[in-house]
Amino acid sequence: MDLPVKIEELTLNGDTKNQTKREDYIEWKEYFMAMAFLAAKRSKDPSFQVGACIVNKENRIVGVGYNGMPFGCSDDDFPWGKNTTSPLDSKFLYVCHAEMNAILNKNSADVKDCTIYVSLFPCNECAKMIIQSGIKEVVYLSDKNAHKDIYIASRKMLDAAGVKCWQYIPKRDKIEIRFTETDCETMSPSK
Ligand SMILES: O=c1ccn([C@H]2C[C@H](O)[C@@H](COP(=O)(O)O)O2)c(=O)[nH]1
Ligand SMILES: [Zn+2]
Repeated sequence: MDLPVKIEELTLNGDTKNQTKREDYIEWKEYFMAMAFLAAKRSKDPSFQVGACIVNKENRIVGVGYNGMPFGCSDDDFPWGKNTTSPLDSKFLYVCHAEMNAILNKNSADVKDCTIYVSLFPCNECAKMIIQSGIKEVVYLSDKNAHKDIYIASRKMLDAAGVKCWQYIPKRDKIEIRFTETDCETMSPSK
C-alpha cells in the first residue's frame, strides 16, 4: 500500500525543516503599496493621509514619503485646518505632499525610470515633480479626486509625458502586522 508522501517536513539530524516555500507571502506590488500606506500612517494631517514609495528597476525602495509640514515648521504650530477665512491659516500653503517628500528623500543619485506607488493619485504639482524627476510609472490606489480640475490636469500631463499610470486593485483589504508574531520571547505587548 502506498503511504502518502509528506514533502513539507523532513527530519534532518533531529531537526524538523520546512522544505516548501510559504504561499501566503506578499507579492512585490502589494509590498510596495503597503509601504506607501504604512508611510501614510506617519502623517499628522487629520483629514487625509497620503503615502508614497519609490522603487527602482531592481525592486529596491529608493524613497518613501508622506504628507507633512516642512523641516523646521512644527506640526504643532502650523495649521492643519482647511476651511479657514484666510488661506494663510489653512494647511494648503504649507504641507509638503507625499510624492514630493518621497522624491526629495531619495537615497539614490536619482529616481530615473523608477516606479512610484501612491495611496492617492497625484495632484498636478506632484505630477510635475514626478515627470521632471524621470519617474516612468505611477501605481495608485485611490482615484477619489479624478473629477477635480487639479487631477484632470495631472493626468493630462502624466499622459503627455509618457508616464504610465495604473490603478492597483488589492487582493485583500488589509495586511495585519503583529509585533508579537516573532519568536522573540522577551517581547510583550505594551500596556
Ligand atoms: O498629490 C497629493 C495630493 C494631496 N496630498 C496631501 C495634501 C493634504 O495634506 C492631503 C489632502 O487633504 P484634503 O483635506 O483631502 O484636501 O493630502 C498629497 O500628499 N499628495
Ligand atoms: Zn500633490
